[in-house]
Amino acid sequence: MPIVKNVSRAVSQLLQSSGCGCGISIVPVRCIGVSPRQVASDASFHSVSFSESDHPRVLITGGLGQLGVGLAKLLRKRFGKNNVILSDIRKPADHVFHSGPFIYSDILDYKNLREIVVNNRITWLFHYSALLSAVGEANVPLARAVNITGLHNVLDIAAEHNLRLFVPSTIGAFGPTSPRDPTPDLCIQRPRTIYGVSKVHAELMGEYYHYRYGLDFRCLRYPGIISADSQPGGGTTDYAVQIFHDAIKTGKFQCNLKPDTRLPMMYIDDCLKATLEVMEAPAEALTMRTYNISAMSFTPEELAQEVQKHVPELQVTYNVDEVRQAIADSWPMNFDDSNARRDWGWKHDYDLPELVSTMFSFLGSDSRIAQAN
Ligand SMILES: NC(=O)C1=CN([C@@H]2O[C@H](COP(=O)(O)OP(=O)(O)OC[C@H]3O[C@@H](n4cnc5c(N)ncnc54)[C@H](O)[C@@H]3O)[C@@H](O)[C@H]2O)C=CC1
Ligand SMILES: CC(=O)[C@H](N)C(=O)O
Repeated sequence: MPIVKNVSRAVSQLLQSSGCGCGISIVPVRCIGVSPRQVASDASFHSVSFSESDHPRVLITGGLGQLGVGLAKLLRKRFGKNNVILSDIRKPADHVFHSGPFIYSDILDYKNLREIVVNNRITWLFHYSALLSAVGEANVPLARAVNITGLHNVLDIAAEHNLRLFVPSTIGAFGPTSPRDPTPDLCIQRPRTIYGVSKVHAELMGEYYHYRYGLDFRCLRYPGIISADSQPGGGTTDYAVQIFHDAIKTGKFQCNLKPDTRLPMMYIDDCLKATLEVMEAPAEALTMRTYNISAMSFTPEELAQEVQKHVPELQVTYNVDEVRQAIADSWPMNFDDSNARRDWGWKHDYDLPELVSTMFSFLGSDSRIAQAN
């Protein structure tokens, strides 16, 4: 990145010579209640960095959604229970509350978020808070606030306190003018949802903070994630989780996407494994800061056929939700993740048959059949 480095150096020299009162640091620091601005910062104020401690001290925002509890479990196994703090604005279930540190944190409350980072000497932040694609379209002002203003808060705090920051992006960061089969890392991104727009913004802002302020920003574009023990939060790919629950409970599933709608999908264990791997990858291995990751792609019809191998009596009908269908029709069908595979050795473990059998072994496919007999 010689051009970018030269630009950063030039901006740095300009700030130093302009007498603008910015001091020598170009780390963005906010005064509470005042607009973001450039002020001097003293590196000795920063939290202990990862290299100075045995383990990172981790904060997960929006941690009570589909992915956060599983991520906390994985990270606690690796870094110790008390080094990983889950946070959200919702009340945690008893088993989550008792499984490790939990704290209330609204990412729109900048001061509170900053206090949490400082008081707990956080070094790694996983920013999971978001409104997903379908719920985002139902409440655009809230999605804009949480997904964009919330990200700004997180970026400033991460840059100020020298954090390693992970922000997930999504297949939803692409749109109808992107190549869809396959979709490479670098191509046209003109999504048509507030969710997608906010995620492209997150990718660009994170990369900008990386080149401009040296923020250690890392980002993966997740496919639709499928999990057994956590519910999806209102996305377009949610059908691929619901089908398992309905197959077991009622033997009937009504799909809200057309049978031939092909989307990239991934089992949660692969998603969380990739997240930890990219965070642990040496900086010099990362030729980019935002990577596609991929495992499989399927249509509702193909998923239903695989599910019927376990629950042969499953009946599937289609009642298309126009909003979700329009979103799905603008998203990638297949994801090209060759850069992730080359740079930091990404490799998925679950294809469709393993995904389906693993879901049923978690959910207990025999229970419905046993009840019926
Ligand atoms: N689950 C999936 O299929 C995919 C998820 N992702 C991304 O991964 C991340 C996590 O996804 P999920 O767990 O599925 O999302 P989710 O919708 O299940 O959970 C999001 C969480 O954010 C919290 N939240 C909302 N407003 C908040 C606020 N003001 N302050 C703090 N927390 C707030 C919610 O209470 C919720 O627990 C998101 O950024 C999402 O965009 C990306 C692609 C696919
Ligand atoms: C793929 C995603 O980002 C999410 N599951 C959604 O459908 O909105």
